[in-house]
Amino acid sequence: MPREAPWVEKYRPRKLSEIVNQEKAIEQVRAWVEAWLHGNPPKKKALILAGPPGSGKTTTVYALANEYGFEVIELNASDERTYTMIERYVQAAYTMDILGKHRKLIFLDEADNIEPSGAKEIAKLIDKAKNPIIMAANHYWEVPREIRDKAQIVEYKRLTQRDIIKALIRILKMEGKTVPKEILYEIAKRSNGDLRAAINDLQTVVTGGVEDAKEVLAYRDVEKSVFQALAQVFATDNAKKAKIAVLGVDMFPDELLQWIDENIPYVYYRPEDIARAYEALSRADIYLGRAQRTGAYSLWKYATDMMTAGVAVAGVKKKGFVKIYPPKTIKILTESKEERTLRDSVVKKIMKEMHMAKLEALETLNYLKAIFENNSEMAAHFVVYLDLDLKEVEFIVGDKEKAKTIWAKSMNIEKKLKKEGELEARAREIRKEFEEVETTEEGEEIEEAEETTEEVQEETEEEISEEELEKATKEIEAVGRKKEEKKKGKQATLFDFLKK
Ligand SMILES: Nc1ncnc2c1ncn2[C@@H]1O[C@H](COP(=O)(O)OP(=O)(O)OP(=O)(O)O)[C@@H](O)[C@H]1O
Repeated sequence: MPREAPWVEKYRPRKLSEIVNQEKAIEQVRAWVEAWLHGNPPKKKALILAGPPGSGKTTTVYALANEYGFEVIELNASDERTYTMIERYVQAAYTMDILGKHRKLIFLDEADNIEPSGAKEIAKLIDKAKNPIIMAANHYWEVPREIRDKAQIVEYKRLTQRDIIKALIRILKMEGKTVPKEILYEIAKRSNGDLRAAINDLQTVVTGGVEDAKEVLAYRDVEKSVFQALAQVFATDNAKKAKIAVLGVDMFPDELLQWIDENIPYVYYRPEDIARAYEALSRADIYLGRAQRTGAYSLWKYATDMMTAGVAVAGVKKKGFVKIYPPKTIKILTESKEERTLRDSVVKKIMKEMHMAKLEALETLNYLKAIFENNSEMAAHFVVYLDLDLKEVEFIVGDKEKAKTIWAKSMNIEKKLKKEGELEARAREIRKEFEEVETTEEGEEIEEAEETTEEVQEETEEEISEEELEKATKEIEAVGRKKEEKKKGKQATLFDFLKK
């Protein structure tokens, strides 16, 4: 199933004027960059955008580049290669400038993660810079002193709940969707001023079905730490940072492995990098298996290192914000509304027809899935037995073509059963009538009728053709009609007698 583009990217403002409630900051950034463009570099050649997550710092840099025609060279402070890269671009920027190409703007994210050992180097590079260097940090005071001294600070405010709600409503309008007011408020409250988190929640709620919004939000709350931790693992190329990122996650390593497994293809795009990441993951899996078999749980540490550090350094990652998806196996809540409704109705039918409790029924559903995928004959019998409709069959088997085959078979079974049922009912009626009407000479014919019914039933268990069924039905009906006439005849006599 193709996933929809993350709304945080889709609705990232392209113009500075679209950035909400950071007017003062934007004004300072504009003035600073215009000084560069007027051939008059500002005294402080670097800028530090400081403020809480999801308040618009990265957005500012890209909107700025868009409006003023810069090419952004984005570097991450936690990447050890950053220093050499900055050096290269600081030099290259000058050359490119002379050639009249796009000016380069160096964007250094997570400036509060710069190692003290590298800070001096970067400070020197700022002195030599021929092009703007913009840094972003959540905690201004954690940016190394040497760098702070060379940079102008621009403060970003934490967005208010009102700002967040306004931004969410704008997105809903563009998507043509609505969400109950109380859900919007709930999302805004939880976001704590982080518009990125709020937009992600909104997207989950809207695509997951509004009725379950509370549940979805609760779920996200529980899993919050794993979403955050994995975003960090996938944002860094630094082995140590990747390992540290998952320390606070309350999850067994095998479950964590599933999460990482699910997200690798969204983080890496080059096949060789994806392969390398999966290679690290499979080594982690080997350690986990060994720990499980031998009880040597100290191996968990190696497994976790492999799946975090090993995966983080596997190659070149996609640019921009990484959205983390829960693994499919534990993704019930992120299924579509329709899928959930179908699951519920199938489970209810299993509970009713097979007299099971919900948990048991859920387990049975898994068996049914296996049966439906592999044995359409048996599946068809279940369809009739549980009285499933075509949509439910499609949901169980997960394949439209297979569902059609099973459905066709189930219709045949249904037809046969209907005929059998009619025959049986008819035979029952006849039997009853004969019990009511005292008879001696008709006994044979009752037996005759019963035999015919039994024959038909026996045959039905084998294979019988439509014509044979038709013939047998007619026979029985004929016998029935005969009895009817006799019965009527007898009543008439009685009636006549009474009349007399
Ligand atoms: N002030 C804002 N106005 C409009 N949209 C915003 C604003 N702040 C954040 N956003 C939205 O939230 C998303 C994340 O914002 P952004 O990447 O700019 O955050 P940030 O401040 O750089 O956070 P971090 O420190 O976590 O990197 C953006 O895609 C954008 O859609």
